[in-house]
Amino acid sequence: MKISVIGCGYLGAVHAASMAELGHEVIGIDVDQRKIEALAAGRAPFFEPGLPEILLSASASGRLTFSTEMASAADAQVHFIAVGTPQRVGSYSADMTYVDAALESLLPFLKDGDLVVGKSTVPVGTAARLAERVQEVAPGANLAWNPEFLREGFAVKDTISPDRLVYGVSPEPEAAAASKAILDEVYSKALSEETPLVVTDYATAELVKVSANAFLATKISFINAIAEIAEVTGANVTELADAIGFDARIGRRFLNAGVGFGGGCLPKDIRAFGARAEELGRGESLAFLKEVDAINLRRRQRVVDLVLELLDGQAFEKRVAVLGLAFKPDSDDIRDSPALDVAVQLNGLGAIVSATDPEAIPNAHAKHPQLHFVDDVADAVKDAEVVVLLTEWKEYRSLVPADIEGLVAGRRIIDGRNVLDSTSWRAAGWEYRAMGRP
Ligand SMILES: NC(=O)C1=CN([C@@H]2O[C@H](COP(=O)(O)OP(=O)(O)OC[C@H]3O[C@@H](n4cnc5c(N)ncnc54)[C@H](O)[C@@H]3O)[C@@H](O)[C@H]2O)C=CC1
Ligand SMILES: O=C(O)[C@H]1O[C@H](OP(=O)(O)OP(=O)(O)OC[C@H]2O[C@@H](n3ccc(=O)[nH]c3=O)[C@H](O)[C@@H]2O)[C@H](O)[C@@H](O)[C@@H]1O
Repeated sequence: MKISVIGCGYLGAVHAASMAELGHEVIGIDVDQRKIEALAAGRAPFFEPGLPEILLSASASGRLTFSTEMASAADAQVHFIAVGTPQRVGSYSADMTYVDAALESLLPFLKDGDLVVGKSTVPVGTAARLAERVQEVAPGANLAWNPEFLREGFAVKDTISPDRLVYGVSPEPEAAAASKAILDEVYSKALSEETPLVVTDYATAELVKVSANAFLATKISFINAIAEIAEVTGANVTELADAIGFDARIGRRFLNAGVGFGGGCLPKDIRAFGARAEELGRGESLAFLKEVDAINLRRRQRVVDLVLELLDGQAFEKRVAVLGLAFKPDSDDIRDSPALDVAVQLNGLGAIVSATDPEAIPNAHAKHPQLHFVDDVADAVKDAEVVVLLTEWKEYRSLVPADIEGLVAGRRIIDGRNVLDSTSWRAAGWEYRAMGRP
């Protein structure tokens, strides 16, 4: 199929390359000239395992091209909208200006039989509103909503082999059938592998996406709330999570207590969902998401408090090593990153912060040039009074005291992701603190 992907960020670039890898002819479109230049040269503009390989192979096949011109979408029959929906400045609601602008610039190029497919995460009601615009300007075209569930770090695999597909289609039966037939062709490989498919209305498809993220955020904040109780009782939240996780109704995944969730999606999505509920007169239904958010943000403060505790209340002019800046491992994404937030707060308290990360330093430096970034763990921990592990990259998870004890000024470590072996650190004479476990 001929496909356009409008918006080539973390979601769109992977979607475009993956669709080409699956055999479709794809044009990726973005307003960001530098991003398009990099992609057109076969370079991934961000760190995502597996993306460089499929970008190169798809580009070499001739099936994947990139452009800043919306006119290049004119030949395609399916148009994925994958632009950002960030938190609006000064509000919790989603900023819809990019989605609206993308659709408006696409409308003049739509033909009979085309399908516009929303992928961005949007407030419920958006698809119906955009479908009306499509009907006004290009009545022979249709619109569907096809939310995306990929995780950064696993984005290529999640796109090529998703764990489920959701199509939100028009209430008009003929349009619904035409939209489903086109999407079935786009996703023929996944469907042939028995990927579960839910075909539903627009509102349900939109709500599936934000409900999934709200549930995941709630699960993390649930275990972090229990971590707070563990901290005042001496209990061990990791053992507790293992124990409750054996109950298949609960499950162990997403029960890792620590410095909390961040990224370009969970934080802004729970806020936008709450804001939309308020617009719909149902604010009380999602009021608990404010608590989910508050618990999450308290965990960042907890790490800062632990640093102060280990430094007898005074961070000023003390050297602190921060290991990890990305919001999670295997990503260079620093959007609402708990790790970066903690580094910034410590810097604000006058600590001399040396921060490192395997991939996220350029992004972190661009946003917070006031921080001091170093290339590796050895540089970061040199003369540090406290070492703080905040993103559980593989190389940080495997740290042992012998790796760094000759370098630091004080044997104090905070395990912000509960990934180190407390026994061996304590045995080597370190003051070890974790998040909700002794
Ligand atoms: N990042 C992720 O893992 C996932 C993101 N999502 C959702 O996908 C959407 C996009 O997210 P990201 O890719 O992370 O954002 P991003 O900020 O990395 O990418 C958005 C891209 O859209 C481009 N853009 C903005 N206006 C445009 C226009 N009028 N025409 C063409 N391009 C335009 C921007 O230049 C940027 O490259 C959001 O709604 C997000 O919630 C959904 C699932 C996973
Ligand atoms: O809508 C989106 O953009 C995506 O948001 C999340 O994916 P992602 O943000 O890539 O990362 P996750 O793996 O969900 O992690 C989110 C945050 O939660 C934290 N986390 C995760 C799991 C856990 O047990 N504890 C925990 O603190 C991570 O460190 C990270 O900061 C969802 O998992 C995806 O399904 C969804 O498509």
